[in-house]
Amino acid sequence: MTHERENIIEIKNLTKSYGKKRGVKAISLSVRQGDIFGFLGQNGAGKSTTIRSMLGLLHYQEGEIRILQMDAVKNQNEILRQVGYMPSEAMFYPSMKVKEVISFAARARKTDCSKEAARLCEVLKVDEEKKIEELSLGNRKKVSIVCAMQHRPRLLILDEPTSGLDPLMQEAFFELLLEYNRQGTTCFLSSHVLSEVKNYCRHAAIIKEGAIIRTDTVENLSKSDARYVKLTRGGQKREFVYTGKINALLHELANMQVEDVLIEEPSLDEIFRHYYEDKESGADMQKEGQI
Ligand SMILES: Nc1ncnc2c1ncn2[C@@H]1O[C@H](COP(=O)(O)OP(=O)(O)OP(=O)(O)O)[C@@H](O)[C@H]1O
Repeated sequence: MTHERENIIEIKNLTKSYGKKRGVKAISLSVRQGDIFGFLGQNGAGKSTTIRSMLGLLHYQEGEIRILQMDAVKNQNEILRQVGYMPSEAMFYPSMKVKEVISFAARARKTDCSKEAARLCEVLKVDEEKKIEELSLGNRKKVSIVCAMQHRPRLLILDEPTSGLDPLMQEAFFELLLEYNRQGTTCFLSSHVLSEVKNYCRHAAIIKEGAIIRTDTVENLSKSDARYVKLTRGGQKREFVYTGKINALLHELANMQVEDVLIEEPSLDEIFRHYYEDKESGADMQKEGQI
């Protein structure tokens, strides 16, 4: 008998607007136990709105959200106790010491996490004796990571965890994330940085203007029928992504005076840009008969 891995996150038809302003509309997604799931979107796409709804921190108009098999609204306290959550902006009382903030967060979980907290502070080079107001934005983010991870949660929900961290700290953060994941923690992280989703996530959803436009494995998202074409014609070099039938492309090229041509698979960056491209302004996207 095969055991289907359970859904640790289940969102059905989430709609949240801020008065007349769009937040998110009819968002549905699910995340399986043990996954590292990337939630990818540009600024203002609706990532934080979705995440804050998942944790019952926002009142949403429509939809149903289940986290760890619990209802996000009815069981908010229990969910917040079990989940490791890192908000996009690390807000703490400025006059508190780092160690006070960390132990305050641990007490809210009713767990002694002092050993793990000390290890995390060492790995992330967090000075526990400093006051929050003395810390840079990046160092405040690191405190926020310790608060989210110290109780070794079953589920980590991280809103743009790496923004503001230097590259070495980003690497240290992802090493910790992978380590927890190997021990069974499911990870959900939002990002507008494609490379980190590509490098560390197994599944991803792309959100644009409040709606999910694709959800798939990162491997499948990277596959595309589109081709990246580099062309030299009349001494002029051109590069574009071609989205038509490959036979039609070859036919068009055969009828041209072409000095050189290279046709290859586009990178995930180019595919991502393609999803975000305004169709009318897609100057470097070419279809059949347009070369
Ligand atoms: N409190 C609010 N009042 C009014 N509109 C809001 C509020 N919070 C978010 N919005 C709007 O909802 C939309 C989604 O915002 P959200 O913060 O969820 O995006 P995001 O993907 O997290 O962006 P970023 O990467 O910039 O953090 C945006 O158009 C934003 O202006």
